[in-house]
Amino acid sequence: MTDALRIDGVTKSYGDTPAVCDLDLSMPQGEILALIGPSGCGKSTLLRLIAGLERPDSGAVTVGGRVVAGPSWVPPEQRRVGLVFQEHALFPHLRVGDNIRFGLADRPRAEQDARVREVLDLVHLSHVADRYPHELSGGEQQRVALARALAPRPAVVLMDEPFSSLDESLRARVRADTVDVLRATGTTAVLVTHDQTEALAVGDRVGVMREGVIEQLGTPVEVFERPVSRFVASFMGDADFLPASLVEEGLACELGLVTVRRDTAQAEIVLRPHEVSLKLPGPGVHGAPAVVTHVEYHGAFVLHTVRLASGRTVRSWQPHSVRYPVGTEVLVSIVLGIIPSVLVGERTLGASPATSPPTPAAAG
Ligand SMILES: Nc1ncnc2c1ncn2[C@@H]1O[C@H](COP(=O)(O)OP(=O)(O)OP(=O)(O)O)[C@@H](O)[C@H]1O
Repeated sequence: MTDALRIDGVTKSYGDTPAVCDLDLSMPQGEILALIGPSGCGKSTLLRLIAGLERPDSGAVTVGGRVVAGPSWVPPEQRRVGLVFQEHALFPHLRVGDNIRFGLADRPRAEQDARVREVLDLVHLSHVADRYPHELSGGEQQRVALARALAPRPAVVLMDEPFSSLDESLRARVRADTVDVLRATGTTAVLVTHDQTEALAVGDRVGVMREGVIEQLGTPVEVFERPVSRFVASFMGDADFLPASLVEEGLACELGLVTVRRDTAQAEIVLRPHEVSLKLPGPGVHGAPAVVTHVEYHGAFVLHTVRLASGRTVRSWQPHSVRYPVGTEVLVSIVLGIIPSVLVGERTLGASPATSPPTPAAAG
């Protein structure tokens, strides 16, 4: 089947500022891609190149099997690309129904009416067709913006921080509704977000961008659990790094043996807070000694920061019932069964499973 979207070697600079650098991407029909990266890494520029709001310096963009930029140029309104931006950008002087009808102007009136009804139904807003945008809540406006983008049956929908103007409680709900609609219609979508949880929750794949390139493109599990680099590891969630060195059995860090790999002498271990276990000292309890230095209550979980004998710190999520006061002496280990990523320099080796039993210090 033809890819819904292909980007081949696209480059775009603004004067001397490179925004997108020789980027390749292909998306099968129906995929939702979450695009995330630090401010200024080129996310919006990439969307604008796909939408036709910018011209690439080189490379090609293909939407629904048709080359729209590169060797040929197709203007934005003819690209079969739907846009949903942060500010919902509904026309304030048009009723909801007419806002949606706007992109259907070239269709017969009866077809317009039917399609407006259909997409309003899809987002469960048939009852607001005659209202003006200011008579809707933020969440409703967002759903109308989605309905408007979907109405002309685009090959790809581009969403730039579509939920960021909604407050947190509404956001999760509107996000889930939006994903339901995209899935129900088999729509291919690129969603730009600043929110790592959102990227992991929404994307079939997540693209982590940095300085105009996609540094890692993979499933949410891949980018979170097998980051390719220090940058991805620290950008996609909290991560601590502990030096590791070669011992007889493999690579060991201050918390014990982490892998039997022997292909590097010096490395760092990537540890996420849910991979770090804390126990109070007692008979049969093993681990590296540490002292609690910081405690943050997050509701369901409590984030503990502990200082190891070396002076390095690691963080650990504990269930909400566990709150060790600052100054508590604890024993720290890697949660049993966890195989942390191993960094050599800036890149990840990809740790292989330990084949020998973990040392006591590595037991959870
Ligand atoms: N119209 C423009 N003129 C000049 N430079 C621009 C223009 N638009 C973007 N840039 C620059 O291009 C780079 C990429 O910007 P872009 O807006 O694509 O990043 P972004 O990842 O979307 O950032 P943010 O998350 O802050 O929205 C940045 O260095 C930015 O300053």
